[in-house]
Amino acid sequence: MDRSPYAIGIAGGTGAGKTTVARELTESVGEAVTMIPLDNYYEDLSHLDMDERREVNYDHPSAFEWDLLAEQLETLLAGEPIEMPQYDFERHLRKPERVTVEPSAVIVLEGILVLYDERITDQLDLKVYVETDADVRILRRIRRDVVERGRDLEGVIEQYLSTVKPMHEQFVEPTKKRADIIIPEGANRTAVDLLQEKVEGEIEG
Ligand SMILES: Nc1ncnc2c1ncn2[C@@H]1O[C@H](COP(=O)(O)OP(=O)(O)O)[C@@H](O)[C@H]1O
Ligand SMILES: Nc1ccn([C@@H]2O[C@H](COP(=O)(O)O)[C@@H](O)[C@H]2O)c(=O)n1
Repeated sequence: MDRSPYAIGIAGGTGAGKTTVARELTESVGEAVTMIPLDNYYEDLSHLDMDERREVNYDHPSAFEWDLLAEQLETLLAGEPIEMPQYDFERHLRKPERVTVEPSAVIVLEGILVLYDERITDQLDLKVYVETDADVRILRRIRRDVVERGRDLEGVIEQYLSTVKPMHEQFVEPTKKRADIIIPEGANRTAVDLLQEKVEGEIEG
């Protein structure tokens, strides 16, 4: 690789549409873009049993292994491959296997607190915050968590009120001021088109 990859961070509340924006970007530009979900860097909690893991606050910054993420992002930006951890939402567990991620022209890091830690933000070339109203986000989250993450309605509501909402207000939303671009309502066609143009420009050099 001739030059360092271009690193984009996409932050925002749960259900805001971060993954959707990141996926639309990566699908349009193909193999030149690598997606890194922050969720894969949840701390390894295999020493806790399932009941204990259910009680963890997954929206507090301390839930993530920032050292590993900062180190692996630096490695990718230096043009070296990484062994990225994988996450199992149904069991609240880091999976035993890792996947090899090769460096590419553009790296997209996506997750609720991607603009929280300076060791990460210092490495990002473009910082994006996806802003979507809380009522829309919780409705999207209920559907997604029940269909894709093995949760029930009562559990999603309880978790939202006890940790997700207060942590969003305390830690996630304040990171918006660090963003270069704020995208309203997630997969906003015009905003995604503009991001695609930017990414294609970076790939072509
Ligand atoms: N602009 C949108 N309009 C309608 N539904 C959307 C939009 N963006 C995302 N969704 C849906 O909302 C849910 C959560 O989106 P996702 O991108 O996973 O959010 P996040 O990664 O921010 O938690 C998904 O089921 C997705 O299909
Ligand atoms: N075991 C876990 C780990 C995380 N969560 C929730 O995931 C949300 C972040 O993912 P998004 O795709 O929604 O950005 C976060 O709000 C955590 O509450 C979980 O429920 N269980």
